[in-house]
Amino acid sequence: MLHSKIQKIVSINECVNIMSNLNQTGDLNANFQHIYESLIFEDIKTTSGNFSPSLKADLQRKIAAQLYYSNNSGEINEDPAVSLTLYNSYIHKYFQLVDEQDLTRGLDSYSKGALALASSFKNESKQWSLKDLRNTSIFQALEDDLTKSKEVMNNTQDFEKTIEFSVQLERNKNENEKSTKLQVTKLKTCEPEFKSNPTQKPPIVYPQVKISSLSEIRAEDTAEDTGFAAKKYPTVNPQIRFPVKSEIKADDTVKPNNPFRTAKEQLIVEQKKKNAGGTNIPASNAPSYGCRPKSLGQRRGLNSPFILPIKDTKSTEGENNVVDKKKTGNNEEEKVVDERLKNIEPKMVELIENEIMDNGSPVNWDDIAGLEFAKKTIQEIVVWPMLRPDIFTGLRGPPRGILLFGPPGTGKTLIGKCIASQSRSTFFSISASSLTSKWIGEGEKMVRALFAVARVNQPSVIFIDEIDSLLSQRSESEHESSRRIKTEFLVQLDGATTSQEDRLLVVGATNRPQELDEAARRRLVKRLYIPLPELPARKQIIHLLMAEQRHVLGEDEIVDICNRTDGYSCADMTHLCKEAAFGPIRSIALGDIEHISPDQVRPITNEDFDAALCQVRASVSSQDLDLYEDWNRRFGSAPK
Ligand SMILES: Nc1ncnc2c1ncn2[C@@H]1O[C@H](COP(=O)(O)OP(=O)(O)OP(=O)(O)O)[C@@H](O)[C@H]1O
Ligand SMILES: [Mg+2]
Repeated sequence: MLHSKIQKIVSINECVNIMSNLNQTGDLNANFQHIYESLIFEDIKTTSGNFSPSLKADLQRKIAAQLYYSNNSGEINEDPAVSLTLYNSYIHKYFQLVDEQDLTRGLDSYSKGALALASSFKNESKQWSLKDLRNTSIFQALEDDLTKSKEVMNNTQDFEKTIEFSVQLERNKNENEKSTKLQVTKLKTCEPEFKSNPTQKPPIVYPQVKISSLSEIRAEDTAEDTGFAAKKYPTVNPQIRFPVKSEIKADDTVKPNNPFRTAKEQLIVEQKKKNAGGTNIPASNAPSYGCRPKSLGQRRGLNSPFILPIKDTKSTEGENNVVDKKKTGNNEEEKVVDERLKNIEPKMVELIENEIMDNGSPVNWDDIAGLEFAKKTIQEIVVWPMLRPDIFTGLRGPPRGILLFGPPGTGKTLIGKCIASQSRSTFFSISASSLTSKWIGEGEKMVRALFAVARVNQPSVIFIDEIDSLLSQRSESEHESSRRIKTEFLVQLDGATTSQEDRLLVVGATNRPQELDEAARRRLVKRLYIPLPELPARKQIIHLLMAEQRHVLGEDEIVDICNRTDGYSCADMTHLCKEAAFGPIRSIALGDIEHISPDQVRPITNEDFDAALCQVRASVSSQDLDLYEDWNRRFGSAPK
């Protein structure tokens, strides 16, 4: 009667049937009585449909865990086969919920929640072991549960309550049918009460979790291997060892018309579906990571020899080169990899090679007005050593780093362009953003790649404009990735990884020298002040720019303009000349501009400069200038 009643109320499944039968025959001991209680209780909840799939899965898992625990700790005194059936039934239900694809009914084994336990190992191809899982927070939480549960069980008072509770049930069992029926009804309301003491609450029983039963343990793992089960449960009977998840074969669990699939099976099905749809690219046809685009060859630097699109392996096959031969079908593909680039990602090498400056109009030293000292020093450091490396050795060895600093618009970048076209070296023009933004979080690898590629293509000049943004002072608050970039840069700059023979020069330019990290400052040995242009330099700029234009400016007028432009930077001077050059255009009537020939445009006059001077002002303030001069006095390489 009890059996049929329970079935009617909660549509109970096979395992609860077995449990109720055991209960009737008095074969359940005290703790198992409690499990039985919770089984019915949980079953009511799970079948009622009011609970989320994750909660249901959690409950199933807890029940299975409790069964496993009770069985292993010798608390069940009935036939082990019965426990095994129960355990299997619950673990099956649990996996069913986890693997269910319909998200309204199950968790879907690919969902975040289901994979939470393994999430920290998702990138590891090796089989997960219990040892790995122990470190996860979920595992620790479960272990805490187990400890609490043990504490409750060891607490005599609580334990007695549990027994009292069980006794109560025993008595019910021997009483008439009505009493038993009443008890089941009360369980349904989730508030079991006790006839003897209605105010007494049932003891708190935490889920008793035996972790090893639910974790992914390799089939060959024994209790001794994991050291867990054997230590805590010395009474484990090897005859009734429950199968762990990895041991449950698909054939054992999948019955015909049963929608249940294990995660592995599900994955295979998904894979097959994808293949059938033709959406996936076969691995052999997939574009390989870091493969390079075809090139028609290039020229690095103005005077450097043309580089063939396919490397001549006979001439380049030196001791540094490793020839990597790959057979692809009938074509034999030869790939030459420099040993120094072996550990660098090909994609990064490609990106860096794209930064090699080999275009733009060439700049001559004569195009740079003034700055005689800086120009001479750079020629000494950059150009001559590149031309005669045999003379510039030892003490005469060129410095590895130079810094060009000064107010904005004074020609620092222009000097960089001039070095690019005048020195016969591979010129890398790198901005801080190209080192950081393209490979977020991989900046230091980019720095390493940069120096490696530069070393391979030496003699090389690495020009870093606005170097302050890359090597600003390190602070506590800065981001970890930018700190790593800086450190890597400093290491590379220091030459710790470069040999004395390497012909590698780093040229940094900044208009904020005071923001540079002191370690970077030390490594940029030559610090050249690029000041505002003096009168002769300003004159030179006007001459340079006016040379291409028709003008009627006399020498006195040019000097007069120069006198009136004290404090102007070279960029301001260029701007001024451009503004003045627009004077003749502005004087043309609006309707004539379409038809007028270039010869009919009047020449630039002094009045145009007068008008332009009203428009263009000096962009550098005297306070800023004081800062540069002060920094130059303290750290600059210019003669005092
Ligand atoms: N010494 C110079 N001789 C001739 N023209 C110059 C000189 N310096 C600068 N100019 C002109 O000013 C423009 C800007 O100069 P440049 O970009 O080199 O300045 P910068 O010092 O790098 O400034 P910033 O610190 O703002 O980057 C150049 O394109 C050029 O036309
Ligand atoms: Mg610049």
